[in-house]
Amino acid sequence: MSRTLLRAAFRTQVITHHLLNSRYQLTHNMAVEIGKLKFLGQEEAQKIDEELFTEYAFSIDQLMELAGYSSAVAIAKCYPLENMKKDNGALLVCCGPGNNGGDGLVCARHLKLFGYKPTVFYPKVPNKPLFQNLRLQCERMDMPFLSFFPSEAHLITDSYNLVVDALFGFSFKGPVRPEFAPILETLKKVETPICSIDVPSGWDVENGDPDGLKPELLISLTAPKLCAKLFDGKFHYLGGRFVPRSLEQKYELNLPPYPSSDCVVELKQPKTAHLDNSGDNN
Ligand SMILES: NC(=O)C1=CN([C@@H]2O[C@H](COP(=O)(O)OP(=O)(O)OC[C@H]3O[C@@H](n4cnc5c(N)ncnc54)[C@H](O)[C@@H]3O)[C@@H](O)[C@H]2O)[C@H](O)CC1
Ligand SMILES: [K+]
Repeated sequence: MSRTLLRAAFRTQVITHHLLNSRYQLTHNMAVEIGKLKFLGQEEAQKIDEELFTEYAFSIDQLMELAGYSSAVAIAKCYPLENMKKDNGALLVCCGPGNNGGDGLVCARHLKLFGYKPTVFYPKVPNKPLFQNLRLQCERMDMPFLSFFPSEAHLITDSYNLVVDALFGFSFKGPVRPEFAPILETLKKVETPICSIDVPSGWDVENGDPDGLKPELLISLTAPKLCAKLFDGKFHYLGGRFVPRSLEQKYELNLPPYPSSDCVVELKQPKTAHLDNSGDNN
């Protein structure tokens, strides 16, 4: 092919690519009302998760890193280190046996890098390199691990400024099994604020739990789950800014725009909560 033809072909490609990208940005930057945000049922959340791995070729490590990082950033925004009175930023990060627990370990690592002092409780480590490595990374960063969970809630209240709840996420199916039941029972009595990653642990993913944990901060990942309509804590953030536009459109997620390059966005919820998922929150 002649030089002139090659040049023309290249320019045509560049123009097409610019068009593609700018169309993406235009739609992505349009303000979306929080009221239109989709709240996901359990199956739908799992389907989207699966599609991210199969159709969009993400690895679990990638998404977990972004999920855990977003959680740490939201925590730092809501609970600045300089306002923490107990032991210069002592936190307790409780990690469960699934990917929600993995998000917790990543979150703990980033919180440590931000200057907080996280202690990890990780009672059931899956026998998979991903989780073993995440645990090792925390250990190598001199993070202490609790060897048992106290049944007296005041021991936790007295020692930590915040508890990060990364026990169960969107795959939880109640009732909670006996090995984790006492942990959740104690957490319910703790007076330190609780921050739940993706789903308040022990809540039914769709119907919540009126007698369950009452987190002050909820960080929904990808999109809020149906139970988040019943969340009435202080702060609700959306994180996990990794959803490709076509996937967002397919599931009509109506995600709000994230500010500039931020990895989290605060969601302001209407006060009245209903459990229908028509996309209308009123
Ligand atoms: N796409 C995303 O948004 C991403 C979210 N991530 C996080 O992953 C969790 C979902 O992870 P998954 O491994 O599917 O499940 P869970 O962590 O919720 O829990 C599974 C774990 O819990 C056990 N379990 C289930 N029910 C009970 C019960 N009643 N009692 C005791 N134990 C129970 C089950 O056996 C498993 O061991 C999502 O919420 C996000 O936090 C990804 O990190 C990135 C992509
Ligand atoms: K959780």
